Amino acid sequence: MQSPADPTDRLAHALDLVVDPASGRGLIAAARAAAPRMTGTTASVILDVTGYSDADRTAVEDHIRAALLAVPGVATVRVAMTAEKKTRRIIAIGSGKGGVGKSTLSANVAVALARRGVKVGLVDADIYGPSQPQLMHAADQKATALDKRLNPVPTEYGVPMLSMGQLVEPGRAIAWRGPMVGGALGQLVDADWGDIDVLILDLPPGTGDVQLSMISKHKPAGAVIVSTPQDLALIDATRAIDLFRQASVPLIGLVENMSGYICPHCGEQSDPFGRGGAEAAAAALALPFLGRVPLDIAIRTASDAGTPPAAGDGPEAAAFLAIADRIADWLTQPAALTPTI
Ligand SMILES: Nc1ncnc2c1ncn2[C@@H]1O[C@H](COP(=O)(O)OP(=O)(O)OP(=O)(O)O)[C@@H](O)[C@H]1O
Repeated sequence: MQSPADPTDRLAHALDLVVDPASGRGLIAAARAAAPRMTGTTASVILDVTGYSDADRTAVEDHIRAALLAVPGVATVRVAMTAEKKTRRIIAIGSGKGGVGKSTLSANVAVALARRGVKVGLVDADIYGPSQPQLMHAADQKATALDKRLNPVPTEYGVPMLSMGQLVEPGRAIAWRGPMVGGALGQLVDADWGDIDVLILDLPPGTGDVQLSMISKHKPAGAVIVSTPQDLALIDATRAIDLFRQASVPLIGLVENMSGYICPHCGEQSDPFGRGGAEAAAAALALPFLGRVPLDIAIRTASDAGTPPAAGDGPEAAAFLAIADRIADWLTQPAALTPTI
């Protein structure tokens, strides 16, 4: 095709030969490039980089420079970038104590939200005992960085993730002090998450200073508390609820994990940790009850194998999918619309 005579049209023509990685169309056709202008021998253009990853942004800018420098009469190129502020929301998943299934719930809620079409990422903030790489079958993948910004690791479940487990050698003890932990978490949260809308943050267990400073600094849009049904665990869960209330983080609700044991041999249900305790506690604390997950050996074995039950169609998936539905509904409510990162 012949190049247009008008210098502005020539620039537009050259820009439309550069492909927008988001839509696969030319930059002008995709409405990414606007106001191409020639001032003397300088070509300038405004580029909308909303939703681009850092790598895409750099690549497109390089292509624009090359394309415009090839236009006769152009000696220098100026690219002004604009982007809509991304309203990415963090949902923190916490528990008053360890071992109640917080990491299992975080992984499965993230996978279930992705199945619903939510653009979701997962951050393993359990700096001292990261388990998400194993749960998400990404233990052998290391995180990379571009310009000192981390790139999330893709997973086969459509949920990009970052965990300290992907930054340090497996099995190496992480003996960090508080400020270093805060810095590390900041790098995970402020990574190049591209067009991700929701970040699920798997918090470390407990309600100490580390958790409080994480929550204050990263301002989750909402929090989910996990507890097992017995009284002692519920007392700890109440502490976690207080922690979020102190930090003015809206509580999405309470999940009861390990409620009702289904015997793999006879199918009979029993309640080793009791049942219904978390639902009653949620009612007493005026919190929504988001659902219960049974104590099921299939959940443990699938989790250990790096195949989150929520990714499958077995009966174990149903509980997680139902809880994710409640969280997705919450995300559409006005209380969920602030704050953002
Ligand atoms: N509903 C369940 N049924 C069977 N096993 C479960 C269930 N939930 C969690 N588990 C198992 O319990 C163990 C602890 O779960 P998980 O690591 O998710 O807890 P956590 O609260 O994140 O613990 P930590 O304090 O170590 O971070 C894991 O082996 C997990 O597979």
